[in-house]
Amino acid sequence: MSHSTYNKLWSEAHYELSCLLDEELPEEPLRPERDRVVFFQRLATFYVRYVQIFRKLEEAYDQSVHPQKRRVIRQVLDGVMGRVLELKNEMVEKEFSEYHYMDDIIQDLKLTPEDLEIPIPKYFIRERNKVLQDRERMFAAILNQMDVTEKPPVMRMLTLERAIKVIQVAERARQGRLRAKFMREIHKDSERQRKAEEQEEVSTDQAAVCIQKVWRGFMQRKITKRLREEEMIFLGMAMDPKLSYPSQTKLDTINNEANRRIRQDEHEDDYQKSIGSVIYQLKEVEGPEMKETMKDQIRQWFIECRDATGSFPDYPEEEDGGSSLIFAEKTPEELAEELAAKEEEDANKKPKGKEETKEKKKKEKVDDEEEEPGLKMLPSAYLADLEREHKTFSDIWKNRNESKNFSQRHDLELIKEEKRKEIEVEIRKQVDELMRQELANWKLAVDKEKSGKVKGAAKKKKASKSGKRKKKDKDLTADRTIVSLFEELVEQELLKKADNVKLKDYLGDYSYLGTTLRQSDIEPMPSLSDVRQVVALYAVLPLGSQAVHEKAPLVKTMLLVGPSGVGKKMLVHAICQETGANLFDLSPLNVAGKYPGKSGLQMMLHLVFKVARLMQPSVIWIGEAEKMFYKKVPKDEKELDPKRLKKDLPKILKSIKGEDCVLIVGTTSDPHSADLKSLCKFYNKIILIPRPDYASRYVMWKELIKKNGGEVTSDLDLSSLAKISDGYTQGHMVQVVRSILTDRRIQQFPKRPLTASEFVSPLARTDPVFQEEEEALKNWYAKTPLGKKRIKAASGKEGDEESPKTGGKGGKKKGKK
Ligand SMILES: Nc1ncnc2c1ncn2[C@@H]1O[C@H](COP(=O)(O)OP(=O)(O)OP(=O)(O)O)[C@@H](O)[C@H]1O
Repeated sequence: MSHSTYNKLWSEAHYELSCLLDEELPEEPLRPERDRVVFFQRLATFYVRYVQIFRKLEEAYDQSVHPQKRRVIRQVLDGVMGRVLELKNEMVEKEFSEYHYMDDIIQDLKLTPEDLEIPIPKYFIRERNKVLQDRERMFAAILNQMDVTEKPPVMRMLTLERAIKVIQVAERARQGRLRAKFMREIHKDSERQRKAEEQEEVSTDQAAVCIQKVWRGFMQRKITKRLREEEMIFLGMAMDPKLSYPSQTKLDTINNEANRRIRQDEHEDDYQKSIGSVIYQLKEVEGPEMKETMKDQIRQWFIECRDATGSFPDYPEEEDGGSSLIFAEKTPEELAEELAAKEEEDANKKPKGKEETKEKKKKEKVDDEEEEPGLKMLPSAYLADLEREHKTFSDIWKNRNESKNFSQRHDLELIKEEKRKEIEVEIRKQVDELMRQELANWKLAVDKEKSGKVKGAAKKKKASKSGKRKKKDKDLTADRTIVSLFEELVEQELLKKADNVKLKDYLGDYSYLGTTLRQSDIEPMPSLSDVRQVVALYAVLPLGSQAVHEKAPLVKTMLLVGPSGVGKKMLVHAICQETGANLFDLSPLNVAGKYPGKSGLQMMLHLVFKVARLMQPSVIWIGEAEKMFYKKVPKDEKELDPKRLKKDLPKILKSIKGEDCVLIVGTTSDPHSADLKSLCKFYNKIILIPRPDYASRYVMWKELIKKNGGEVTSDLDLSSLAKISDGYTQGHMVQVVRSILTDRRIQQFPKRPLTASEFVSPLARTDPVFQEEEEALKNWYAKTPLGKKRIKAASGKEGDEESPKTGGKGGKKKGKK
């Protein structure tokens, strides 16, 4: 596609954003909403609309080649991602559920379920390509070294009896095969003889009729089948086989997209070079003149001030903006007054501050009394930024004439404008230093005054503070390089290579009946597509973008709970692959016996978290998370000491801050054996993953069969297969498909297409997830903090139309009415 397509996409996104911002930040603040349903509907609509903008901006950012535009788009993109996360967080808090159903909204907005998918920005990986490649190389080298040094020769000892048995088995099999071969030949001989005898009795005509009958039947069946298939294609009930391969147009598009990405890099290089030359040019050509003009202006100001007030002014402090304060279009008197007022304010700061806070408190009290009951949106950390960025778009880019910029290269004038400001600030600092001195000299010479030395003292204070803070963190491995720490962790198998799976490989269809079920008071089970969205929101977006991680609601720990085989591990690996994160494995069984003792444990955690922070983003995976919080450690596991990390990990967790892109992900299929309170305290997000529903099973079977070399033909009744496999998890399905689709079976496909009945016996041999197990997991979830809140809200539904805090008041008012 062309440049204009992506420009259009960008403009559309901004148009939609401006509408949303108008609604989110109206001139008169919105009144609190009394109706919980209406409030949630508003939230969800905002969420869906922001997701649409997100999708557009992501595409525009991925494909635009103009370096300056890309920078602007990137800022808005990060802002929109953050706002999406904020809205999701708000929905969770208002609906007390991690999953939300929006089928009614997408219907209203005329969207499809695909439009609700959270896109994973490609820049997460693309812009860290070099780092990731280096890391890959490092991994390969360490693993190679380990292979060479570690592999001891495998020695298998055979006992005499066992050896005799092996030989006997082989010999008997050989004899059996030989005998079967003889028997087959004897059988074939007798058959041949019998046919020869029969043939003598048949006339040529009869033989011809017989052959014709078989042949015509065969031909007609073939034609009928073809006609039936054609009709199905015509009716749109079957896919044209030609369309199952990507069309040429699609291949061209993919090619084009890749080319555009290459061009992005070229334009970016060019842009960087131009920045260098512009800075040089500005400094060399405009810099000296700028300096002189500034000096003259400041001197002029000294004199004007002295004429007006009788004394030289105080030079504005660096923190206040230095001399730039002088040029903020004010008269000297005004400025002197301002400075005097400021001094006075400083002097009266303490008592005044107290008064102010008192006043504030009073105000708040009055507000509280007057405040209307109802639900209000939480304050946002992104809206102001989004508004500013939208303004930048409207002022600079929206109506820019680009008719001469066919190739979409950078705009030199814009670089100059931007850099001129930066250089001015730089030069101003130098000039301020000089002029401050000059002013002191003038004062000394004319007013006989000595200059103060307050500033230095203030600086010293600050420095001592930061020094104290630094002392607090003790680095146990200060003398080692990060590469050697990385090596050690790989050797100890605490740092692993993530499997090559992406989030889109986590198959699963949309849940189409969510809101309908909720309206009839049935709690729907989330679909796998909901799980995918939640993981993208809580894990992938914050880990992929530092800007989002710093300001969006922070998720430090996440627990994936679900029956065995629902893809919990797969999701952990997908998170790492999508964000290029390191995968640390702190599963109780993996750390057992490593780094023994208390100091060893401390060292291990120090190593893991140090490398995780320095090489962020990082995912710290804790498999079988229940073991860490066992109510009672089973006898056979006592030796492994599964509760080893229980005390120290929560402590270290506190030190993870917004700027550290580190996420702890636990997975468990047996949360009952853990102490609920401590488990819930440690994991601040608990995601329940259900077994797949019918729609997801349908998609899973289809894709799994194709992926393993099978073919889905009309002979394979996928719908029945999906129906009878109710209760089986994705793990079971993968096993079954692999057991059926052997090389031999794949070769037989042309003659014997795959049928659903073949799947029955392998499925019957495995145990599904029984209803009781699923119920037990649901009941367990109901005891978690969010689950409890939801039940509480549901039970007090009628009286809880307003927010829980103000519910009582609202109820009274209602009653009066
Ligand atoms: N939605 C899905 N789409 C495609 N494949 C899936 C999906 N979910 C799971 N799988 C596959 O199912 C298999 C089992 O998944 P995985 O090992 O991640 O499950 P698990 O929940 O971690 O199991 P356990 O609790 O036993 O450790 C894997 O091969 C994985 O690739």
